[in-house]
Amino acid sequence: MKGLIFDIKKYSIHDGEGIRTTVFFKGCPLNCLWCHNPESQSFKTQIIHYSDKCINCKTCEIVCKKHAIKVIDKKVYIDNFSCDLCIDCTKSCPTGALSSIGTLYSVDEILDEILKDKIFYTNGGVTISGGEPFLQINFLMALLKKLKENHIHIAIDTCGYTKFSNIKNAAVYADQFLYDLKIMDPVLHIKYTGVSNEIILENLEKLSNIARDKINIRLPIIPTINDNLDNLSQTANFLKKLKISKIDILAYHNFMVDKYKRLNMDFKLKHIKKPKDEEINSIVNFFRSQDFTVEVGG
Ligand SMILES: C[S@@+](CC[C@H](N)C(=O)[O-])C[C@H]1O[C@@H](n2cnc3c(N)ncnc32)[C@H](O)[C@@H]1O
Ligand code: SF4
Ligand code: SF4
Ligand code: SF4
Repeated sequence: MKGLIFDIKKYSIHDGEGIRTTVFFKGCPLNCLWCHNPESQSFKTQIIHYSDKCINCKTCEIVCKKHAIKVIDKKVYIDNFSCDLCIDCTKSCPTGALSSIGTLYSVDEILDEILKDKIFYTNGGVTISGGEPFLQINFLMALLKKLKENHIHIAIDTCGYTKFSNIKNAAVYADQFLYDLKIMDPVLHIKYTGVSNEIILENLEKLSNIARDKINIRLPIIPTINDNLDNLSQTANFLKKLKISKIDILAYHNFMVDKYKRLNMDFKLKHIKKPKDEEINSIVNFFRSQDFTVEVGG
């Protein structure tokens, strides 16, 4: 069994407690308009092009057996219908302007990578993120078991959109869930993420009944979309009802805009600016004043 992974990031300090290795699973059932990992959304290998590295040599065109790639003025056009993702073009590119995203790994291959850094895991561990880890449930479960056998602290970074039985099974091994709440209104949730939040909220309630202490809620703050008092109050009330107290506030950033261009994906939130520090502070105070334990980042 193999899993489709798009990155393994070492020495991360933003994906849970301590120093961590984060394994990014490819594929996601949501497509949040602000997603900073657009390369994670498709459950397929993808070709990315860095035009600043392209020398217009057209080697990629020559090696492509399917005649699926064209280069015009250092811009690459791929006919997705003809392309079979053989990645010959990326291997032949002399400058690294073309590269592929998404590699198949066995559990043992990932474990080997992770164990190289075990010495750093005294306060940290491994975070499984993505994309959505629960989309590759069999691979996820096999990896969790191996990590536990090796006494590694495990965090799962999830949007919660999966069958509850998957979350319940993972909770046997996971030490921490970094569980996102994006928007409380179901209609707006569909508008901005592509799916309803009904299952996400139901799953959080069920998880709180079996593993409340393992839950850290993550609230990405996206100006004009979910930073209004109505959404924040609904979030606070829901969490109080479930007796969940730990919240990480993630301020929206747009470092990923160029990635959308390179992947030929449309970025629809160009008009949105990152929130000011004062706004984030007032959101932190809003939750702290209601006895939540709040961190920024996390
Ligand atoms: C890329 S997601 C992967 C895990 C899972 N799919 C989820 O959404 O929780 C990891 C975290 O990044 C956050 N995130 C995504 N795009 C962001 C952005 N533009 N600015 C700040 N945080 C962002 C998400 O809210 C989530 O907490
Ligand atoms: S991945 Fe293969 S088929 Fe697709 S454009 Fe590159 S060489 Fe051609
Ligand atoms: S092989 Fe690489 S450098 Fe040459 S045209 Fe294709 S993308 Fe550009
Ligand atoms: S759920 Fe996570 S990975 Fe999926 S699109 Fe949203 S932010 Fe990106």
